[in-house]
This record gives sequence, structure tokens and C-alpha cells, in this order.
Amino acid sequence: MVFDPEPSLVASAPFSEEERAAVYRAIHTRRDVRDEFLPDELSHEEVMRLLDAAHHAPSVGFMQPWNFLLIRDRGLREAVHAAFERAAEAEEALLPQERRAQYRSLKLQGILKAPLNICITCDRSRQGRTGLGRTQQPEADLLSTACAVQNFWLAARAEGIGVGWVSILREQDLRAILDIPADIAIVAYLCVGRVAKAYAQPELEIRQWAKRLPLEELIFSDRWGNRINNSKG
Ligand SMILES: Cc1cc2c(cc1C)N(C[C@H](O)[C@H](O)[C@H](O)COP(=O)(O)O)c1[nH]c(=O)[nH]c(=O)c1N2
Repeated sequence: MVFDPEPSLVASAPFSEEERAAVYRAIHTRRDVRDEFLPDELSHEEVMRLLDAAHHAPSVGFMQPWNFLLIRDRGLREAVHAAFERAAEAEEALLPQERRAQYRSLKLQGILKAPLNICITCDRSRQGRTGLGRTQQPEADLLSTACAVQNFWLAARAEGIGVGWVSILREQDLRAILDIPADIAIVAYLCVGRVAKAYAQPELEIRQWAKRLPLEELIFSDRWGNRINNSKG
């Protein structure tokens, strides 16, 4: 039988101006939050809304390889925090001497301050070892999981909930603390909690660690290296 797409298709009109503005506002004002977390617990409904947003991310072959490990236990968060301290020390030692003091002065996690931590993982064999879209790009499952993280982050912004991604953690430490099996990849460790204030710009920009790159320098036309400004004439 020939597949008829028509009954399954719905209108896909642009959003209203107000709706579009809300989407772009969430994108532009989403911040990586480290120190602005308020201690109040998020409700079960709020957390489920954010996880549902994450669960609606695109995924290769509709694989949905993610799991969401919710961590509230203080003892576990203290163990993760200690692992962060060790990893940060190791990272600092790799930096050029002149950047080390600045690195030390940055707040790079909110593991204990945020009431909720979430470890987002990727089950790399959820639908077999390969699968639609993963034969040539096996890492597409990890990229899918990163899409879920971004959905979570943007939905959280809309709800006034801050998210901070902590990657200064050794995978083996997280595995041991959280009992994560060896065949499950760890994609993101997030600190999550309500915030009353957030930085207007990336904190690393305000603190002069890095700057946003000019967008036009990142866009090529047709072939690598062909800048759009140069390709006009
Ligand atoms: C994969 C990944 C990993 C990390 C981050 C982000 C992402 C995408 N970021 C946050 C990062 O510093 C931040 O996104 C940029 O500085 C831009 O700022 P805004 O996110 O726009 O506030 C981050 N921040 C931090 O303080 N400690 C960390 O370990 C990490 N790790």
C-alpha cells in the first residue's frame, strides 16, 4: 500500500509576532546559571514540563536515547561537588600561568546551591548498535541527546528556572557516584533551580574570559572559507 501523508499533515503557519518574540526572547536571554539559584524546590509539575520539552527533542532515527537522572540527595551532590573540585584543579593546571588566577575566580558550577541536579545520559544501543542515520555517523545519538539538553534549557528559561551545565567532571567519577552503567554515555550534568536574576550577557563575556564572535565571520557561502560578504560581488 502506498503511504498517504495527507491525513497526518496539519497546518504549519508561522507563529504570531508575539509568539515569535517569546521564542527569540527565550533563546537570547537563556543563560548558563552558576550562582543565582534560589533554594526553593521546583514542583513535580514544573520538572515534568521541562523533561517533557527535553523528550520532544529531535533524535536520530527517533531513537530517543536519553535518560534523566534527577539528583536531590545532598550527600550525592556533595560527592559530585568534590569531584568537580578535583577536575577543576586539574583543568586549572593545564591553563597558561596568566589565566589561572582568573579561572580560579570564576564560579563554574552550582551543584550544591541548585536544589536539583540532573544527569542526562545517552543509551547508545537503545535501538541496536547502528540504526537509521547512525551507520555513517554513530555519534548522532550523542548529538540528539544534546538537542534534548537544549530543549530543556530553553523551556526552563521560559519558566524562570535557571540551568547550569557542568562539564568539569570526570566521567568515571560521575559513574561511580551515580551508579551509571559502563555502556551508558554521560552527556550533561545540569544544575537546576529557580532564579530571580540572571546575567544580561554570558558571564564569561562580562568577566572578559571570552567574547561572542561576529556571526558574519562564521558564515560561508557554498564552499568552506567563502565569506558571505566576499561572495556578494
Ligand atoms: C557542553 C557545555 C559544557 C559547559 C557549558 C556549556 C556547554 C554547552 N558551560 C556554559 C558555558 O560557559 C556558557 O554556555 C557560555 O559561557 C555562554 O554563556 P550563556 O550560556 O549564554 O550564559 C559551562 N559553564 C560552567 O560554568 N562550567 C562548565 O563546566 C560548563 N560546561
